Amino acid sequence: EQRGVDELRKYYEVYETIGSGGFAKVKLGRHILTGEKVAIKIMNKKDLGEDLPRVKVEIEAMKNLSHQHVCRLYQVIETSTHIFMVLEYCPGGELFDYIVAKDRLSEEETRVFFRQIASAMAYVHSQGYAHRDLKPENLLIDENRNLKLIDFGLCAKPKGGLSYELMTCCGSPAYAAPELIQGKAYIGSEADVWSMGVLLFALLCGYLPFDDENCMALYRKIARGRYDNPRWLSPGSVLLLNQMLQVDPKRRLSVRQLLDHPWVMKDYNSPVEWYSRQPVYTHIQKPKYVIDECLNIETELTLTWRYDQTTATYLLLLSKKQKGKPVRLRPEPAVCE
Ligand SMILES: O=C(Nc1ccc2c(c1)CCNCC2)c1ccc(-c2cn[nH]c2)cc1OCc1ccccc1
Repeated sequence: EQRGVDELRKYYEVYETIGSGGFAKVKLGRHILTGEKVAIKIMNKKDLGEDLPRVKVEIEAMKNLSHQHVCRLYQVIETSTHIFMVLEYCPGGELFDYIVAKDRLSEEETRVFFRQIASAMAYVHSQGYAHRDLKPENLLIDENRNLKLIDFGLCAKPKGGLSYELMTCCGSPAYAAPELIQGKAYIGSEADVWSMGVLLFALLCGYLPFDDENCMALYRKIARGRYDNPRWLSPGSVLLLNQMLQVDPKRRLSVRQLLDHPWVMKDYNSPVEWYSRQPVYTHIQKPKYVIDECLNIETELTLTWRYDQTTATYLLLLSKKQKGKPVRLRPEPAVCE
């Protein structure tokens, strides 16, 4: 790990570990050049074992996803023993813990979050990916209380496009669609809509629509698709949940239909904006790229994103600029020509 940490310390101050999940630990960090805070996910390849391909899938997916509600990957450092992912800082932690802390959310607060989830999912699907593991643990809250989607380790990008059927049964059972747990061929985007329905129920109710400590009993409940609506749900919420938690995927709402659904539009009177607000220049055009009067990053036409220090510096500067912070590199440049 030391060689990787030495490489890391060239560009980042590395602070305390803030979380350690299955096969990764997350440390806080700060990008020295820009002063921006980051999260650093550290994985030991030995501990990953057969999960290593899943990390590669996640890294490749995140390199292609750039959206205001998808957690941003800035840099990847790989040594013979470890993989380090430098990620967008989300100090609000997991949506899961937020719901637990508040027991359940009001319809109004749920709507704010749900519109962001719909925005993220519409974008992810538009890029040809199905997430397949949507749950409150995989939605983080950033410093402006915006949701950021994480964990693309189980995502799929069918060769023939999202209309192609998938076979792998994966994700967390409680959020998994009936067709997925029954081992049928399924459409990734349709299964994601079911998971969004379970997530919407969890936000509004504070517990899961289908739950049982016995796995087979849980599967039966999901396949049957019956659940009780608690009395505090509005008729609009009950209807939307019913349209998303349809056992027959062909009767289920699509993400597109969600974007201007009456329940989603209530109080906003406008459909969900799902386009990315972060332009991704896969191949930066030739002319000079001025981020700020003091900084020109000369780019070649064939610059490809290596997710190295240059990528991280560029993306973190862009993020600072978008937050309206002064864009300066440290140490302060002596003079700006
Ligand atoms: O920035 C991240 N987390 C994070 C940062 C600061 C703080 C907290 C949390 C909450 C705990 N109190 C200290 C404040 C953060 C960013 C990206 C990813 C990430 C992106 N793909 N995969 C993982 C994971 C992250 O974390 C996981 C976590 C750690 C402790 C608890 C809750 C969540």
